Amino acid sequence: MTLITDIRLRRILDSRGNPTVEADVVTESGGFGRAAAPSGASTGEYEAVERPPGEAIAAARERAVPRLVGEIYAGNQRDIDAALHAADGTDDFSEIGANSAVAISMAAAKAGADVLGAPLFQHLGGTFRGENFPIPLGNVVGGGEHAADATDIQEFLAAPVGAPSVEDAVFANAAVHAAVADLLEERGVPCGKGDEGAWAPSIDDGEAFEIVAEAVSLVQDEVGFNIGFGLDVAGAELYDSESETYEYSDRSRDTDEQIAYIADLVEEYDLVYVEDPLDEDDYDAFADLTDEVGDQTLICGDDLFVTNTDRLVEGIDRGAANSILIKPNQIGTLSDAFDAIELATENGYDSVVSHRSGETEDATIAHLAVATDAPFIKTGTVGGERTAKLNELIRIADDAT
Ligand SMILES: C=C(OP(=O)(O)O)C(=O)O
Ligand SMILES: [Mg+2]
Repeated sequence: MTLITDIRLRRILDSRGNPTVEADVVTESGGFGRAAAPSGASTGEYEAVERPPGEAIAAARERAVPRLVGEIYAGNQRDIDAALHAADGTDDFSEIGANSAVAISMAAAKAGADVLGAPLFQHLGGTFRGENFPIPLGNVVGGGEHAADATDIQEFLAAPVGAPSVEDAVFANAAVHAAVADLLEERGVPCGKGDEGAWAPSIDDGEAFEIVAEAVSLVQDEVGFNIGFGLDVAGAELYDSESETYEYSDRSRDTDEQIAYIADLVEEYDLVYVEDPLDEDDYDAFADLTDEVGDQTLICGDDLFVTNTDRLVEGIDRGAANSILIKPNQIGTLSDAFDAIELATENGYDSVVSHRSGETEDATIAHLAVATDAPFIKTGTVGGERTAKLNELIRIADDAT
């Protein structure tokens, strides 16, 4: 029934207006799945390779499609993903492109679910998955690689850790986003939005901390549950490997100063989440910071781990971080993303399933987070390509997918 009978690949637009790969997978009994690859801007050095979409599509048509069509069953995700690896033949999907690979991998999962008549999260997670829903981390102010002339720190995130439901959490993040806009207006700061829909004002990090802390506290009082505050520092983007310093607009920090700075921020703002506080090559510094504040907050590796189990094993061995960001396109297939989440969970690391700064309406990550019982999902706050995932989470909670 789930034998794959057709795969179509095309270029579509992503949220930045760039082309990306979309895949359609069809099965013998008419099952259908469609998925699109997202794309990063502050990409990790060790991510699987995204090829220009036209090239990725041509290579996948030549190398991957013949290994899948008429050969593999869409209900068997491991077989699909193994065939994608075999078709590519490299360690980093540099032949068919991680963008083609992830689009096919996700579309095949959806086709498999369609044949079974099950929602995607059920197909991926099975009947014994947990009952929990991920807490959405919502980017409300941002800069770095996602917006010019804004904050040095890439993302200031609302984290509604006390929300009684996923719906309450999603609306709380939107309320924080709106409160930030009011506070910016009161201060006479004009601003537009960055790539992920967060406000991108031309203010320094200190002022952003003040504003987001106030917005979080205002909304917390309104909704009556705890809303935490988190960051994606995107440390690798600030790090200058020649001078071995983190370069902020107003000063430089060496690694020890960066660790002390982040530890102070964790104290001062009671941060519940800090992603990539340090450079992607510096496991030791990650371990030092985790040692210092890892019992108070999540120290999450994004560029550090790139959803890669080899890098995660190294992190676990060295005590670097206590949480991992999961971006399926960083590693190229759903099976690889699942393996990273499983390894993380076995070792007490929290998984945070994440969008990319360049996105589409594809909502696969909402299903992935629910299927794997991931405690967090990071997928923005407003904007169609972000609300596609948030609204899908609300539908999943309402049994309406
Ligand atoms: C979502 C992120 O940005 P990008 O997709 O640009 O890597 C991130 O760094 O966590
Ligand atoms: Mg990140």
